[in-house]
Amino acid sequence: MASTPNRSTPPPFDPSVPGLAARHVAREAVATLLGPARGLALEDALAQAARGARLEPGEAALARAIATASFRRLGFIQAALAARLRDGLPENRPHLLALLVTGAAQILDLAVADHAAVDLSVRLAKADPQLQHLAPLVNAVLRRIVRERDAIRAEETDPLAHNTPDWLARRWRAAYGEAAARAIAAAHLEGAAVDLTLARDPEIWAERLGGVRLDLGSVRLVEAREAVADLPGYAEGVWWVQDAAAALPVRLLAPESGERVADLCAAPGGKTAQIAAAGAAVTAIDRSAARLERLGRNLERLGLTAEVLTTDALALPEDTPFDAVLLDAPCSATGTLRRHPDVAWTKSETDVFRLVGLQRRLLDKAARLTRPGGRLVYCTCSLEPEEGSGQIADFLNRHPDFERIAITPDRVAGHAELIDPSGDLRTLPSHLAGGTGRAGGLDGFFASLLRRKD
Ligand SMILES: C[S@@+](CC[C@H](N)C(=O)[O-])C[C@H]1O[C@@H](n2cnc3c(N)ncnc32)[C@H](O)[C@@H]1O
Repeated sequence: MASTPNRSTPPPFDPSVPGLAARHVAREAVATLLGPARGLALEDALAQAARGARLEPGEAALARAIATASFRRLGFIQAALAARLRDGLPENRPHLLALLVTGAAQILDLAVADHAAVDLSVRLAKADPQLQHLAPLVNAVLRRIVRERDAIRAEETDPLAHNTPDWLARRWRAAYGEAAARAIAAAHLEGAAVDLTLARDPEIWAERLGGVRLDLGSVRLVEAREAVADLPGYAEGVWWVQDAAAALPVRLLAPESGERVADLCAAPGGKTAQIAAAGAAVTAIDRSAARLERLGRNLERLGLTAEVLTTDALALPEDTPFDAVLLDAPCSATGTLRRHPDVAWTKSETDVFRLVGLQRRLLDKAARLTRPGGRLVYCTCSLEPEEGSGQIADFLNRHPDFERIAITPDRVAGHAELIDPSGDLRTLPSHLAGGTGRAGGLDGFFASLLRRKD
């Protein structure tokens, strides 16, 4: 099939057809990420595609669900399509590929009616001047996926081979071994529950919200169906959404009332809120004004305060060092694939190497901002060793004035499996697998607790 020229405007669709707008937005967002704009996050691609589409909240949620399901099983879905297309997958035609992938994702993975998945995909093809001649092909392939669904699902036996890009599968095998790499890939297919951090009365609110109190401290909402903003306690500022693993770095930093704490990469503020809720005087720094606006709104809802600085953390003055410093560094985010499966397909090893350099400079800066005797926690939501244990090994070589405080199991509710051999926190998506499906799992976080010698 010939490639199509880049589009400057999205193809038209009829907004009066129920369900079509959600499919249009999902298809546009997936096409954007499969096309030249690979570096974009799915959230941003969805927001971009939804501009002008006037989606109701339910339609926006459906668009997100379709796009997320498309990336969660992208390798497997593409293989299933390729086996049913005479000429294989369309090359250099992201809109056609995205139409087929989003259609197949609905049929294989989502509880939507088959006829809606097929017919609305065909409608989108017909409305698109560049694809209308291929509408019969879209119809035939998606109907075949419906007919052969059970057989196709039975072929998905190896998530590491099917749904993990080679560069990540290779790295995880090397870092964690074959069995753990397989468990990580399998956990990604389960998705993630909504975890909450509570400012007060976790037992009472866990019950009121119908959630489970995790021994790590968070409350897990396994069955959350409505928008989080409609749940009890949101408006009152009792809790905020934060993966149970993401809440651990601040628990390790253990900020105390009256301490001066710097949160160097703070937005949108989940960890800032924890530090402020502990009674510490927190300075929240981030170079993104837009993300800091979200931090401001979040803190306001929670009734918490912080000094907020919009600046590059590398440019901060070093004259008044802090009692404790948190560096939640920008990273490849490969620990968050349960929620953001697009990351696996839009990032590359080059991103990892580029970020390692920035993390190193931020860590050196964080060290200079920590007072003698003070604590420094470095963390990332990455599974890549260079962004975690490798970064800390290099740091300790460069900084003999710092020492690691090894994390003991009692700091993580007895979960010794969350601690690596050096004494750092190393959570995996396959951890906490006691529950089935969304009841288990954690984001993949690394955290090291360091102390500046007196
Ligand atoms: C992993 S996110 C932080 C998440 C946040 N700590 C939380 O818990 O909600 C990384 C943040 O680092 C910020 N960032 C990246 N480079 C920075 C720099 N040089 N100085 C300050 N902030 C930076 C990004 O804007 C982004 O908001």
